[in-house]
Amino acid sequence: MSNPSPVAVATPLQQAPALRSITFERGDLQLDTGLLDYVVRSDVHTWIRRGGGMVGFGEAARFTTAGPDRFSQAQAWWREIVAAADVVDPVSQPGTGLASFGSFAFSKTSRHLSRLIVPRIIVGCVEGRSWLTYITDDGGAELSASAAEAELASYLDGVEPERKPCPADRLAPGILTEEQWMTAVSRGVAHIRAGELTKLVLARDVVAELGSPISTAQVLRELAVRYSDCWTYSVDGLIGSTPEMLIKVENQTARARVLAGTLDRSTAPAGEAGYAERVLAGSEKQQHEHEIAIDSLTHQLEPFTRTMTSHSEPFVLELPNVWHLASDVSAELAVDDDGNVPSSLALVEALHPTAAVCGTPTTVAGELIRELEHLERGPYAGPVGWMDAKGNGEWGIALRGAVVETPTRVRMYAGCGIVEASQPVAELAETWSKFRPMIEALGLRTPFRP
Ligand SMILES: C=C(O[C@H]1C=CC=C(C(=O)O)[C@@H]1O)C(=O)O
Repeated sequence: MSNPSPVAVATPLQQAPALRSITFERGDLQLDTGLLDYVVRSDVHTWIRRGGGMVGFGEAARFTTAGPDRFSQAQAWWREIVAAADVVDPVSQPGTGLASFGSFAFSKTSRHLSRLIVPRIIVGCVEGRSWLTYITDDGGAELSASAAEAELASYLDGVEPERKPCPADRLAPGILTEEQWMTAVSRGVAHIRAGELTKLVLARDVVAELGSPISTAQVLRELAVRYSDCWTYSVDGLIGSTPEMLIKVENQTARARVLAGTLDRSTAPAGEAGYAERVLAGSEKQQHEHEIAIDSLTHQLEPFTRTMTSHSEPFVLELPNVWHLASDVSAELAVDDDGNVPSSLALVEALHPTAAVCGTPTTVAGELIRELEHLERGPYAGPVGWMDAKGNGEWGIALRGAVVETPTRVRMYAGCGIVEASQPVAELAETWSKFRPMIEALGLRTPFRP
């Protein structure tokens, strides 16, 4: 498996190979396991929610880049790939035909390589109906259902063994100690009080040092089962299960799920009805944090839309580890003079970074993140997802995840929206609640927090 953090240098546009692809309808998948039956190896690419989504194997083409133009360069490359491709897609629905998985660095100054990867095989599934896409750069390859099934079978051979927790497994501090990170939060609050910005998202890392090699596939399956309402992603060693949808484009409709405002479930009193409503939805501080995030998304999306709707009040989203204040946004995209709507990646470029992962105003928050975090976020909090040849796609924000740096070293990331009323100790505890999905999926225990 290649790791996602090689040193990045902005690359000239890499040559787009001429690809051929064919897509076949397939039978219904197992209702209870869905695509999880295909998550059997570490180098699998995934985008899974409630058993559906897409799983990719192998690599037919790859584009990597870094810097402020990473999104537009990736779009230009994808356009070339699509223009040169010979695509047979009788199924013709979002995700079928030629498609790529992608992950982008959070920051325009990051050395981390953003990437689009076109797999050789994609198994997709929406509402139980599945398809198989076979992609090749071999002009002479036989593009038949049996050749596609044989190619898929070759990837399903040699299932990765499961890993058991071992005594040597441990959690090590990241770049900053807890105390240093809380000092950074206090400094952030001081900048907010001074009126330089209204919201700042500060993140930190912790490292899982494993006594035996990770089974990435096992971790992904655990995340996908436990966090079935989230989107479980895996792209080149970036793994996790995000509850936040930056943008989903399906033909002319765009949707987003904006989150901001968090309440830990592990410290909630047992059986108190209405606790999350009272403590989370009833909190002025959390509502303020959420309002900033939803305003930033709708403001950036609005120029691309004909109509847009969102809840007038956020709802409480319940996940196994936390409750969030959440707002779903739905928009009809504006059609240009040629009859086209913007691609999902064009919208990603316009929307990223939202106030849910950066702050408001964006530029001030971005500078403070660099100054206070001391963290190379890499792909954490960047867009992760997939896109098809028509520009449909789903791009989540890479949260509640980790980078597999080596088979025994996994770096996890978590951040918090800081507003004027934020308290460093509470924010630190919140980061632990956000690390928990990964920590538990790795078979480790979250350190005790008061
Ligand atoms: C930055 C993260 O979460 C964001 C998304 C939802 C709620 C958030 C919050 O309440 O602070 C954060 O804005 C993270 O999980 O690392």
